Amino acid sequence: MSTETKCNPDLVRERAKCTFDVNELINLFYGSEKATKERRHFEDAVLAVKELKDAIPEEYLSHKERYENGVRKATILRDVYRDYKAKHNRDPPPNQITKAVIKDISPFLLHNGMFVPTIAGQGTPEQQAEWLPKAESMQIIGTYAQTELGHGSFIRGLETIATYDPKTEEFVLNNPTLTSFKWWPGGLGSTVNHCVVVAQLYINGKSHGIHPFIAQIRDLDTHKPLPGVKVGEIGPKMGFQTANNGFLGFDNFRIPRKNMLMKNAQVLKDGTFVKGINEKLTYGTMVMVRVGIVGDCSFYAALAATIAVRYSAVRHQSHIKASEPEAQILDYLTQQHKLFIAVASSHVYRNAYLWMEKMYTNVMKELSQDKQDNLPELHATACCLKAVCSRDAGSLVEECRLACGGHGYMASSNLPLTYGVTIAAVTYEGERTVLLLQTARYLMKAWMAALKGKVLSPSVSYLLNSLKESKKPWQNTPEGIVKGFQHVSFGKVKAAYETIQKYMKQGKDYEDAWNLASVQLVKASEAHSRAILCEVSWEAVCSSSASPNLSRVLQQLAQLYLTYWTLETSGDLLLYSNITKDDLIILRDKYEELLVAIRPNAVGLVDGFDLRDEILNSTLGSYDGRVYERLMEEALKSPLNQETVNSSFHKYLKPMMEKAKL
Ligand SMILES: CCCCC/C=C\C/C=C\C/C=C\C/C=C\C/C=C\C=C\C(=O)SCCNC(=O)CCNC(=O)[C@H](O)C(C)(C)COP(=O)(O)OP(=O)(O)OC[C@H]1O[C@@H](n2cnc3c(N)ncnc32)[C@H](O)[C@@H]1OP(=O)(O)O
Ligand SMILES: Cc1cc2nc3c(=O)[nH]c(=O)nc-3n(C[C@H](O)[C@H](O)[C@H](O)COP(=O)(O)OP(=O)(O)OC[C@H]3O[C@@H](n4cnc5c(N)ncnc54)[C@H](O)[C@@H]3O)c2cc1C
Repeated sequence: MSTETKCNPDLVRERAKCTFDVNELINLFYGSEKATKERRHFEDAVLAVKELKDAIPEEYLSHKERYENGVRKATILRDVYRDYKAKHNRDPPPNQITKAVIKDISPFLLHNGMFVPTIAGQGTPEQQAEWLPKAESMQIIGTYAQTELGHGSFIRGLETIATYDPKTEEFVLNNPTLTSFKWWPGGLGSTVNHCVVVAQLYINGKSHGIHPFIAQIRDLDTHKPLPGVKVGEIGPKMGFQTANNGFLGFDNFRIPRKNMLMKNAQVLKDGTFVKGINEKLTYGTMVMVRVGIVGDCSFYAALAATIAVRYSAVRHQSHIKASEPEAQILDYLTQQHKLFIAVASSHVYRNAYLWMEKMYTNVMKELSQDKQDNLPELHATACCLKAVCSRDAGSLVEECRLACGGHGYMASSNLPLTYGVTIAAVTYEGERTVLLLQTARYLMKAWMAALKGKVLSPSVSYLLNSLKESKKPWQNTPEGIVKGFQHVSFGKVKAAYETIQKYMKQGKDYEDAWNLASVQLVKASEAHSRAILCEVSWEAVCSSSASPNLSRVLQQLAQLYLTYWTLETSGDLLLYSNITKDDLIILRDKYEELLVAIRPNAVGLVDGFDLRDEILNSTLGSYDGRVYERLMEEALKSPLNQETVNSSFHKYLKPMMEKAKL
């Protein structure tokens, strides 16, 4: 109540207009009332720690200071996590409070996000028993060192070498060329003392492919690189400034045999290599993180949308009607077109993430019983959804930033940093095109199976249906639109397949034909992703337990997503489905109606993401809408405003002006 009274009056009015219960939305989005309570409780505990508050905005710190401050806060945050676990006997609930603390990316991201999961997923029970307790309690700090200067996408081409020496029962790690140096791993620069190193295994001169090894690279007391280790930081980037990405090279660096993570493949004492049941299981951590990235995309879209929608409710500029006061910019339909798709997409990604999480958990369970049948589907789906959601989320964040006009360009809006972080996911954990081509391999196989009338996995079974059924008349309903996207994917998969066949008939071998068809293959994967996103999100909304008031708004959002993409890809739909020009005109009108229908609930919808001011970290997006006051308060923190006259006046400006008089 007290917050409401201090609020910008536009936001108060917006909240009064909302037609659904915001708390119900929050609980639905995060799973339950209990989940909301626990998450908020944990966030409160973190924010109560005074030492986690920054004295001045991070942007004013040097690269080095920023990193050091990041490490300082990451260690305090780590204590809060540990204390919570000790008190409650469980991990803290899923939350985004790291964003409020570190602002950019934690130097421990790779420790928690990939080092620990790789030991858990790739280690034998003995290896897990040895490394996990130390890693989970932070007695050791690690990263995932796979990418090299010369190779990131094509990991079979990695050049780091692990040669087995049966005499000493050790592996000898070497980076024989500049291009073989590890390059990018987060935390490697100055933070970690261990890493999972992905290297080519050689035994008796024979290559056995790439495998993960644990290497201690720094002394635990002095933190100095161990002899034979060359390690450092790679320098400033577009974002990820506090992630502490680094480089690493080994020179005859020895690690014991037991340091090869051997859940999948083993090297016995005498140097016998025992192949795993599927060498691609070595790539398991990447699959898990790709699933997680879809969830991250939901968060970043929600964050940007919250900032831009609240700002647009507070900001007034120009007139819709000359006789009326200056309009809230949120009342311009063009603004709604820019912003509501970000709100809708956040829900779509969230539902897609929950759906993928289930698929992931099922496949992991099956793998533990040596069943691999559904691994290709998981890999293909995680690849394309990660690729499409990350690119779309990046574009949505940028659109939100642009929608805030000049103030969106201020660092204090937090939109530039958010864009840098979001867009990085297009590249890390598998570059977008490369991942879409992985999905395309799967789609081509599915297509060939469909042609033979075989049963297909659930996510591609629509290919078979589309092949069997003759195209039905277009229906301007959500279900009809979902079908339409499936027809587009069907059409593109078929066209890409036929293009490969065409080139092969012209005498090209399969690989060249593949390359010549690869633009189409990528588009087929994108269309497949869109079909999944539309189907999964529409089904989630239809089966949700929301009250009628909330359900109506969630259906509007899901329909907005479907209609937006129908209009964006109308050319494809005209080519591959039975949609007509008249249907498109009806949908264009429907889209505009949806924007108008969502408008009164816009602020309620972003309040429903429940991102507190500390997480938003934005002058434009805070709950109370004190936009102009905050912009001025933040500007006054500039070091240049801490003095009336800067020394550069006496050093440079005055002499220049005086010279000019002569
Ligand atoms: C419940 C789960 C969710 C929980 C979430 C929890 C945590 C995560 C949360 C949030 C995430 C956020 C942050 C996490 C932390 C870190 C992110 C920040 C930093 C980033 C780190 C990195 O970037 S690490 C490095 C990542 N690198 C890559 O991704 C490299 C990309 N390249 C590849 O993956 C491969 O080289 C390749 C797939 C492109 C090609 O591989 P290759 O061996 O050459 O394959 P082939 O072409 O010979 O064969 C392909 C066949 O192999 C099958 N296949 C390939 N990969 C897999 C796989 N992973 N699983 C199963 N099968 C695979 C493929 O299908 C082909 O099969 P066919 O031959 O039958 O067609
Ligand atoms: C912020 C950030 C954090 C990272 N953190 C880590 C980390 O912690 N650990 C780690 O090991 N790595 C990390 N990486 C590295 C990351 O995983 C790789 O950069 C990524 O996998 C892409 O590989 P690449 O850089 O080799 O791109 P490249 O493969 O060189 O891509 C360049 C271009 O070539 C194209 N291309 C490449 N291969 C093909 C192909 N087969 N067909 C068609 N086109 C192709 C791509 O589409 C792209 O357009 C990080 C990267 C970033 C940006």
